[in-house]
Amino acid sequence: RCPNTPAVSCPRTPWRSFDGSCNNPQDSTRGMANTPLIRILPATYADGRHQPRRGFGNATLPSARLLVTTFLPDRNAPSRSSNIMFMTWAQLVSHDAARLQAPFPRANSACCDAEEPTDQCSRIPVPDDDPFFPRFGVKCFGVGRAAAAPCSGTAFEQNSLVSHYLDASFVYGSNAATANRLREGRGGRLRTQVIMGQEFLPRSAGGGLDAGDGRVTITPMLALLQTLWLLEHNRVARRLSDMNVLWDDERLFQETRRIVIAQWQLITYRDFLPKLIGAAAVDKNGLRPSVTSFSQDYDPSVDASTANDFTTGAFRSFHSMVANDVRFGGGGGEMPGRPMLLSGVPAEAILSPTNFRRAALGTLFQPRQGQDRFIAAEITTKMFAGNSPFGGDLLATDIQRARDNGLGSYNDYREQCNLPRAKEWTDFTDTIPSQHIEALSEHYEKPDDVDVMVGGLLEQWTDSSSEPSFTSPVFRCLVVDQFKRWKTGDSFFFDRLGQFALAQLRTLNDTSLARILCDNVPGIVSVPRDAFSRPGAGGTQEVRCSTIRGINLNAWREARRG
Ligand code: HEM
Ligand SMILES: [Ca+2]
Repeated sequence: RCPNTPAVSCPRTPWRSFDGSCNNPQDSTRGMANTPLIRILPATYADGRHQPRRGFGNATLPSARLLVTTFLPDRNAPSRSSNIMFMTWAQLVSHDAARLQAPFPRANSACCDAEEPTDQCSRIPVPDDDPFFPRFGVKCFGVGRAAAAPCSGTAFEQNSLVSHYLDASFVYGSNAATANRLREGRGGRLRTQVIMGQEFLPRSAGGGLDAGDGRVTITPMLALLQTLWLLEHNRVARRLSDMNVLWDDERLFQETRRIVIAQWQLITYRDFLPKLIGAAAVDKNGLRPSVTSFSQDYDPSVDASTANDFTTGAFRSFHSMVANDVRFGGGGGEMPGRPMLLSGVPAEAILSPTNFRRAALGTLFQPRQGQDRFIAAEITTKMFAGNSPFGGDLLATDIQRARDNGLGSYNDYREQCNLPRAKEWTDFTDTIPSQHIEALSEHYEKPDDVDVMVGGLLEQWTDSSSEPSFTSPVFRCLVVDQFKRWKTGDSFFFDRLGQFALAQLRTLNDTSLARILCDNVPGIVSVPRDAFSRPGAGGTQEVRCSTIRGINLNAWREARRG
């Protein structure tokens, strides 16, 4: 544990804490909000303390923006069957597990003036011949660095502001104060606002939408998915309340929360993960949730904390799944409407029953982009542009953030992931096509210098079982490591003995994202059976809601608990 984190005293309750404390029997603050991200590889700060990573012989690394324009162009290369819902689910997983302190929203321009990086600032130079930004007079992006403090030796560590566990903290918040603000205080429910007879996320003090995670309104798609979980919570709470009239608000809330977290974990491991890394990798690493008997894989020595290498390195590579043009409607027989991405409409546009349904259809029927080196210009030129003709470059930020947080280089992660360390440029040919290797050697001094985001996204490989654009070997290995620790290091993971009765566990397996959509989206009558796929085009079938099974909540009738 970080020596800066004092132990907390743990109350005797059967429920998860909100901040993730008291999950591990030996270490009360492991995975807790406001504790450091752990590291798979040791930090690589240039000065061993906090200066961003530099190249061989202390060389300046290439501008992160130059790397984006050179290696990560925009090209429409959609996934064959996987949809925008899948992309948004991945984003929600990332929001459950980590949030750096301060880098969001857009960094301040004052950071551009400082030549040398400080503890607060670094900068990304924009080359004069950049194809987009010079016409707006942009010469540099200032990057506000993530708050950090020394924990292990002298190297700085970054905190996560949210609980590290996959515990739906984006619904309930990462501390008791947030949970209390979000709770209605009656019937175990969460607060809502009602618009045209439909419940939505409540208004926040600042006039936006309130949820367990502050990033809720980044896009309408994300606000949609956040709303869906809020509605599912209240739906389950009402059913439990009808069946168990003696349960008080706290009991109803916590039992419902446990069911909702179970659904979230179950769909993530059973349905989402095989699509992200391939069913073979899921099986090989024992990542299937156990649904007919209790799992035995909990290990208190495993640290489930989110790794910096994962959230700042590997998982951001899925920014590649973002598509430029996602629209309301555009499926299920509804004409495409207004755009849903950054330079489109604000998230609050989902706040009517019709728009809510159209946002759901939009995410279900439109394809996500592949995980490859092609990145939507919407996020490399117009990040948070609003009404301005230009915005930020998310991928340049990702590359810079990895250096700022002291992540290893691509070569370091190759070695970590059982690929040979490249000594010569040509040693990259096992994963990277040769034309890219040549370009890499023109921009970087040494193979050791290549950024993990750049090297990882340039990887190409063949995997007959999967889509052409599929998680690369190095990123996949880091994703597997994290999902394994989130499961085997979480003493409250839903498939463990003690979380549910066996009958409850078995009926939980009848949950699906398709059913949750059917139960909560106003006016929806049919959905893709596999809600992470587009119907047709090699994807899933569109089916009527009446044909989709759901959880039998009768298993939670008090008398039935053994
Ligand atoms: C839909 C459009 C998306 C937008 C606008 C967006 C935007 C952002 C922004 C602004 C940041 C903070 C960047 C920084 O300053 O360091 C971020 C971080 C991140 N994003 Fe996205 N993102 C999107 C989709 C996704 C998706 C699909 C994933 C899938 C895994 C994802 C995963 C992450 C991760 C892991 C982080 C790091 C979180 C942390 O450690 O604080 N994002 N994103
Ligand atoms: Ca969490």
